[in-house]
Amino acid sequence: MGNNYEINIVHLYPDLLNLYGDRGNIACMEKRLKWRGIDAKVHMCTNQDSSIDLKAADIIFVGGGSDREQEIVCSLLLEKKEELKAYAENGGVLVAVCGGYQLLGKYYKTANTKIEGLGILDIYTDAGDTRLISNVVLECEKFDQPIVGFENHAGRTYIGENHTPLGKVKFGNGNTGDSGYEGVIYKNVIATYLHGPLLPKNPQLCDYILECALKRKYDDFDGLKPLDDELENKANKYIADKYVR
Ligand SMILES: NC(=O)CC[C@H](N)C(=O)O
Repeated sequence: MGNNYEINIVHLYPDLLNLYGDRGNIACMEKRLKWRGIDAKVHMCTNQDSSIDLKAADIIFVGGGSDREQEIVCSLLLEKKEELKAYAENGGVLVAVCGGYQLLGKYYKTANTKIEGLGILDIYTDAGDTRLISNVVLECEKFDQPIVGFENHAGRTYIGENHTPLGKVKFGNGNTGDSGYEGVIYKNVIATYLHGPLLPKNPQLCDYILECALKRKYDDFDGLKPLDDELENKANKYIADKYVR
């Protein structure tokens, strides 16, 4: 199954935004590539790094966190605002969970302050007076399996008309608690409130993200081969052993 495909995954600020084991999303993407003979290189960009090298990025991931950590990360990412916007506009694959999701918009208003966003998505997040905490089940027409995870956020995220929600809420709260929708897909940006970690729980969504990156990077890429059942079960056990404590 060997091939010379290689995917570079940039994990932004896992030292600050890694709520509820969101780093498990990186392990899942890495493994699901390697199990198909595709090399995955993970570059972690932490608060100690003086600069972020996005040029080689095929997938960028940013996880969730508390308001305080979000403020720190946003001030760091605003230095790269134009480059990140150009990356997303040019079809770069960007996966953002919860706090990371909120930072992609115009602003994130917390109970105490207003954090300027990266302006990558036509969304904004207002502070809620309660936290939206629930298991979540979404219906997404891209997949025949529901998308599942859990949410814990005070922010209420409002999305612009030219953005497609990730899914219709069948159980849980979603973007605002009453819109009936959750998350956003815009070009190859997939943003959601769902922790879990998200991708090990939703292998079809993970493979969709990997295919977006591979198709964008390699003209001759003709799709990911499905994993056999044994490997799919092994994938679930690997994540459970490594990340579910
Ligand atoms: N789970 C998170 O990442 C939380 C995001 C943000 N701090 C909020 O409360 O809405």
